[in-house]
Amino acid sequence: MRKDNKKKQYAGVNCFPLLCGKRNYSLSSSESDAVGKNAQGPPPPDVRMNVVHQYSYKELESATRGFAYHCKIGEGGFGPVYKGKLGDNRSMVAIKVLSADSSQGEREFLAEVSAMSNAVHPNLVKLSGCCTDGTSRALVYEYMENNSLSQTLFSGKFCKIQFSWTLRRKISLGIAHGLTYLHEQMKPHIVHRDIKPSNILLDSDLNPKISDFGLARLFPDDITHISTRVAGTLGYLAPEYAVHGRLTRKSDVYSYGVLLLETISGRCVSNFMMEDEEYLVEKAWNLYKANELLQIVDPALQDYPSEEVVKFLKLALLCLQEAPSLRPQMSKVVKVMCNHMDIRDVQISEPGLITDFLKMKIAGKSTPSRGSSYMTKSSPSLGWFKKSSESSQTSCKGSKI
Ligand SMILES: Nc1ncnc2c1ncn2[C@@H]1O[C@H](COP(=O)(O)OP(=O)(O)OP(=O)(O)O)[C@@H](O)[C@H]1O
Repeated sequence: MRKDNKKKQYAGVNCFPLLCGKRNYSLSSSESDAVGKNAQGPPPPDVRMNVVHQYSYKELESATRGFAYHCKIGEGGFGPVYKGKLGDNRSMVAIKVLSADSSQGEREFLAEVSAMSNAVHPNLVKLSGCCTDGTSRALVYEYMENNSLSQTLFSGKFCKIQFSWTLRRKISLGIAHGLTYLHEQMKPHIVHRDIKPSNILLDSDLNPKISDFGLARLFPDDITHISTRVAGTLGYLAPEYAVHGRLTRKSDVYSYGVLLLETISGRCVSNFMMEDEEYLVEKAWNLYKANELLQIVDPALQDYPSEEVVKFLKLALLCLQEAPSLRPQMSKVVKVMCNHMDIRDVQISEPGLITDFLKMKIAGKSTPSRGSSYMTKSSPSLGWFKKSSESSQTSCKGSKI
């Protein structure tokens, strides 16, 4: 962690004040993001002062025994993540340190702090504070004992968690609740932009919590879409967003559809790049047409209510439909899961697929060995992006663009 002795002075000494609303609006639609045609009117009026607890560099240093290697629990695009004990009650926290060579920067740091400081929900990981000491930047989160969904669900026999149908149902429903809160209950609404298994953390009771708000965008009520630089993780991006940069809440719904398929099948969407396998979304669609949807269910799942599992799989396909307007809102997903809405007679149209992504399957077969990388040309808005083959098969992190 970088250390600069010149400590910035913030109002409130130990707190980090953030102007939400207006300030957030400018974050979500800054110079690089052209607000969509349907965007009208001024920034949202609710300008609120948010206060996030600020930790000093020294506090974080002592909590992690000097950022010791044995305290490191992970590494993401933001930088390394450490486990530590903080505060008077020495509660366990996860400290995400912004590294100097991070692919994310000050903008993502602020996006994460401002999005998270406002959001309080049982299915969102809680931000305990941050550090803006000199040039050091860090985010402090409540610690999640059971790691991420990617590091548990996809780790096969190495995983001590028994992913029964009841647990998979609880996880799917919990994430749907968290997204409903972000999309429909928060003002301005939040589009997460990076819903995937490594961003779903599990607490001690295996409750799912959405994390990693570095790419989050805020949507005032009168804005239907934002045209923005494409960022996210390959395999989870809705086609209209990946190809045209057109971002709406339905982009998250698409990513959720992929995640739901993964949760039920126990397979990572990017597996097909390494193995001789059909693309998960395509496979689900083909099985649906053949009336054989249950064939996609994780073989490790022996005992399950087939009618409910088919309903969840159909729901995933509804979320994956090519036309964003046909994808359900997240509150509808919750209603269907809780039997408050019936989808038995609902027509499901073909899923949206990024054709260039599928072509990569062919390129991927002859190209990468572990640790190497290759470049592929996708849509104009995606441009040239680096596809690293380092995306581990056990953790299924995918490739961030
Ligand atoms: N609050 C937390 N509690 C426990 N472990 C965490 C917590 N936050 C992150 N981690 C661990 O750190 C790892 C890295 O997390 P991070 O969110 O920085 O990146 P990522 O989502 O894995 O990857 P990327 O940044 O490329 O999307 C996670 O996979 C998880 O194992």
